[in-house]
Amino acid sequence: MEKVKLSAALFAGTHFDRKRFSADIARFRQGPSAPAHDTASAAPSSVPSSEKKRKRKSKAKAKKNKKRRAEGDASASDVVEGFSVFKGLAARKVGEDSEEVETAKNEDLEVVRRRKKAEREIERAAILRKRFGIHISGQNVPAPLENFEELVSRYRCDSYLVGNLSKLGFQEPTPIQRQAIPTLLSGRECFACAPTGSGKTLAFLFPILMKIKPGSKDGVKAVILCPTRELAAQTTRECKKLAKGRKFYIKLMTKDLSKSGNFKDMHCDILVSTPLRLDHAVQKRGLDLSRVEYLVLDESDKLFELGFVEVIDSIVKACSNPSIIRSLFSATLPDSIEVLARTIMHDAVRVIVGRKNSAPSLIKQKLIFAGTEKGKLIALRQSFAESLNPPVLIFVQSKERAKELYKELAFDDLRADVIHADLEEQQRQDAVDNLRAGKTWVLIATEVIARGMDFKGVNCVINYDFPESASAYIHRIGRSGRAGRSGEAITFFTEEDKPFLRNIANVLISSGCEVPSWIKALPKLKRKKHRVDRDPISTLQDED
Ligand SMILES: Nc1ncnc2c1ncn2[C@@H]1O[C@H](COP(=O)(O)OP(=O)(O)OP(=O)(O)O)[C@@H](O)[C@H]1O
Repeated sequence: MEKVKLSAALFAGTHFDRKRFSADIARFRQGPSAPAHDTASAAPSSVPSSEKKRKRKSKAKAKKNKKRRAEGDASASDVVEGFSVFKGLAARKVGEDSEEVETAKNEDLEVVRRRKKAEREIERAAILRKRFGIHISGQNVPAPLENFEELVSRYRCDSYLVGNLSKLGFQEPTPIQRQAIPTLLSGRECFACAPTGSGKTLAFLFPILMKIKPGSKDGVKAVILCPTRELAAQTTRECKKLAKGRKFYIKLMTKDLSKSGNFKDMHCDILVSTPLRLDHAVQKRGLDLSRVEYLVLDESDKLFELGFVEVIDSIVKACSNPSIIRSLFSATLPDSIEVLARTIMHDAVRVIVGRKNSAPSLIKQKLIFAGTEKGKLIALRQSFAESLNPPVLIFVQSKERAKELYKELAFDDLRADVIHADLEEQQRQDAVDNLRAGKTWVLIATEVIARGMDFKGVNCVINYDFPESASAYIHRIGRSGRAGRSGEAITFFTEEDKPFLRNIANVLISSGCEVPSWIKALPKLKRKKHRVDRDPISTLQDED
């Protein structure tokens, strides 16, 4: 019993398999040999003499003691033996335990190692984001790219695609590309807001080219929506350049295609379109968008403006693939539009580069008071006389005013051209191409080319007519100062424009440009849009 208690004490807290060691237990329970009978009680009954009796008695006692000692020794050795059995068991048990402890330790180490690695990656991502002014919100946002090579190592990108980047002279990803590309590649939907000219086009085209299979014959796999035809044409061209080396079917939705295309037989992987043309093709020509895997709304805030929103809604519904990945890109993202857009997005990551709704700091912005409409024309001629650094873009608020100003400048031998919505598609494209080719020095334009158009070399943008909103201002002046180049933006204002100056001045201030203190002191306007009825542009009548 004593020994069982000992074993209990020895193995307290450990499990002892009684079944497995039953033989050992039985042996242990048997204990020492049965106690010897009392030799004294077996003494002969005859009565010896007293001396003899005493001697016999002491001899028996000694014998008894010897026997007792022997019994005691036997019992002690049995305890030792029993103990050694348990010691063996304990040793075996401890051996198993230490193996388990070792395994547990290794597992723990692995967990710790993984946790430390994840922490290092989070830290690295945070450092990169801070360095490049990237702000994100959303759960489990993938780390930004350190370089384009990571597209191969992290995402197994085909080398032809990365090769095309270097052929195009793109050595490093821009901040929006660093964060938006991994986000889309991880299958996440995305709102992206980054300054004009910061490479948003590549940020949405690249994941599409990486993820969809070229040469698909079972329907459109990616749709890119742009607010204007010129931008759709430009995006198609950029997409083709980037896809060089693979047989992707990349199509621009032209007027003819939209009106009379045979979409059942059309091979198309990537379709670039304006909303109305695409919706027409879907509703009237049976274009099937149910297999679209990527839907991009470029210049998304413009696409969500009144007039487009219902068409966008209809296109979003037609792109019915449940695993579609939608993304929204723009240089401006008003909160109201973001709220509206979120209704169609699922678990979207929000990526903002720099300050939301701001202009690139490389553009030198100036506000010039021209007093009246006539004053503007004088100021324009004066600035051309002082220094004309072509190519120059001049924005006006309507096609009528574009025509009027063109008439004025045509006399000035400035190699001027004009672009507005009344021109034929080909005339519009020619106007853009001539500016790019350097054949035109000055292009007078309405809002049709204010968004997204990439004229790398535009040195100066002149807002002849005050822009109708801060967003319009940001997009117009963003035609210069692209891809890291510097640029200049001059904005004329008249008495009528003064109340709205403050909104534009805020953009100048946030880009670090000087603003006179009296403009800063103007009251804030709740109204976001400003459109003035202006006198016609003409000095000719005065001179007659
Ligand atoms: N990684 C890069 N390195 C150098 N240049 C680049 C890179 N990515 C894009 N570019 C170039 O930068 C210019 C501007 O790119 P893009 O037109 O995509 O700008 P954006 O951000 O869409 O501007 P916007 O808001 O006006 O539409 C283009 O000429 C493009 O070729």
